[in-house]
Amino acid sequence: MIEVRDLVKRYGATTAVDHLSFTVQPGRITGFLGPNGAGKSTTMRLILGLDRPTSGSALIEGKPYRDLPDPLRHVGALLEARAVHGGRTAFNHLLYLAQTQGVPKRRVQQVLELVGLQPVANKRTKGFSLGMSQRLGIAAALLADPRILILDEPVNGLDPEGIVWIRDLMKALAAEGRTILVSSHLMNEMAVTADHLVVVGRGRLQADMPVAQFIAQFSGSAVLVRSPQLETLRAAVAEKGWQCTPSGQEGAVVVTGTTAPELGELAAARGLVLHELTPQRASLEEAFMELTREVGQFAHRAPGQPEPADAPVPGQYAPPSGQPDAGFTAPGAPGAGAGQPRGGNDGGH
Ligand SMILES: Nc1ncnc2c1ncn2[C@@H]1O[C@H](COP(=O)(O)OP(=O)(O)OP(=O)(O)O)[C@@H](O)[C@H]1O
Repeated sequence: MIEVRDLVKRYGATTAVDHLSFTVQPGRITGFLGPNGAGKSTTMRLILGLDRPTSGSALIEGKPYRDLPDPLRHVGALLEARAVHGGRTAFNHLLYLAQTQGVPKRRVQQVLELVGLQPVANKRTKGFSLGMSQRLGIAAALLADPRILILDEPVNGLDPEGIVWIRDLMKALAAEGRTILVSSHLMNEMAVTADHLVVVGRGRLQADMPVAQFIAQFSGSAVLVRSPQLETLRAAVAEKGWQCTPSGQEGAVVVTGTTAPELGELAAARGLVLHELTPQRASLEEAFMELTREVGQFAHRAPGQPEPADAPVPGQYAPPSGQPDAGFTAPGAPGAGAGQPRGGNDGGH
């Protein structure tokens, strides 16, 4: 278990983490969500003892990271996938890590197989795409078979197949009872990956709840409905006080303020024929943006401090820095060819 208690981190006038408290339970995937600059990476670094908190604490199995005996056997982390020695081969990079952690050499082969990098095991990592580097970073995180995994934007740079692969891998690891904290700025991706969500904005906690509850609370209030009796349906919807907005499709409107079951029941009660009734999941991403927009995109500055000149518009996402490695398919990778993402895949945008 990871426990973050009243955690604060200030960098000069910038408050990156602002009295943040949450716990990460074993046996499930906890998605750590927030727009760029929300404080996710800083929180992860604080949990991993790579930075000192201004105040508050971050505990792993009840202890600060630095007090854990043999910490790498407890916690595996992927922070900066590119932070590897480019002159080393993938195998040698992992072997070096294994030797420093007292991990047997055969485990290097095992994790290379697990992440599907065996065919390029003897290639220098400087030629690796971002997606291959992510796989190598995940292999390194898994090397000492830790019970806790902390992954910062692991889908960054992965192609759709790679995204499905990492999703399946995380689910399998959580099913083994491991504790998994995975950050993302993509709501739709987390909605299909995580069991539980911790949402931050400007370093502050915005939501801490099961994904199903988040979806029920923040989406589903819009429904696309298609009917050959659209005008009669519109009138019935107006009577209920729900709103009709154009759908951009002929014969269909988007109704807000209700759910698909309620709207279906209304149509049935009035004897109206429906050809389609679809909850609008896109509103989940919008709800997330709205939730985080309220507090702005940036860590807050002291009064009078200007925003950085190159800052993106608050409430909008800056795209992740990595490019999808469309060309790389890991032969034999677990989950390879497992089909299409189960909806909500943003492909890294
Ligand atoms: N070492 C540092 N020195 C100064 N400011 C920092 C430092 N690290 C982070 N920050 C600031 O703290 C805030 C939170 O950054 P952080 O990287 O933790 O956010 P994030 O949610 O991980 O964003 P992203 O998705 O872009 O990685 C940002 O305003 C960032 O500029």
